[in-house]
Amino acid sequence: MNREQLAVYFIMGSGNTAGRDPLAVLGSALRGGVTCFQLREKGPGALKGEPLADFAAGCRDLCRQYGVPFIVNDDLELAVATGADGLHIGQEDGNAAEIRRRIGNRMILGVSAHDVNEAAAARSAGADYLGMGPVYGTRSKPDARAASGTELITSAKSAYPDLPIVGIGGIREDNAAPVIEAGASGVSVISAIAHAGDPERAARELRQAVREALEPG
Ligand SMILES: C=C1C=NC(C(F)(F)F)=NC1=N
Ligand SMILES: [Mg+2]
Repeated sequence: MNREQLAVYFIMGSGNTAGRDPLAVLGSALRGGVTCFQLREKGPGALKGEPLADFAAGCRDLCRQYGVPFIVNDDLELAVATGADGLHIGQEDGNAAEIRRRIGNRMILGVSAHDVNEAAAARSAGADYLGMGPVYGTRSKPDARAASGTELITSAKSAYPDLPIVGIGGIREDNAAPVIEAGASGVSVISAIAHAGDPERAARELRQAVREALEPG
């Protein structure tokens, strides 16, 4: 995975789209230029079994049409069964080194990290990128920790400049720049795109904000 693919990392589950058809929202986000997509199916109405497998295949096919990496959150079996490009795990989703051994080097492995120690462990386990946050307050993750700002990103970036970081948590077009300025290669969002009236436009504007922050002047 090259770090440019982390620029605008859209994350969504079937329950995040304010009642709209999730595949239609994903298609709009892809048309708007998101550079990576993660299927994160969580919460009370989460799809399971065959409906989830069908939804995941639909997401995978859309991402392939746009040449965008398709990442599955948490669920290694679903990621492998769907032929996903990668898997994203949190600290509670198993041992990263063990998971890297199980998926091999052909799949992208993303790991959530909340401090430099977790960043070090993820790096030695062979993570391709770190997800760090929540940078700002978020409503998408009920059990999220307190907003940490961008300090963690700055400290992880200075400790491990070779390990790409994507910021997460309450990020929108109007507060994305500080995340990039802190050293992240990109920003990940759920609501900013999935809840937008026009997800395609929201994706396009977010991509422009990130592009300007990555190449100021
Ligand atoms: C909890 C999460 C933290 N970070 C990320 C990502 F943005 F992909 F790195 N995804 C998650 N699901
Ligand atoms: Mg998890």
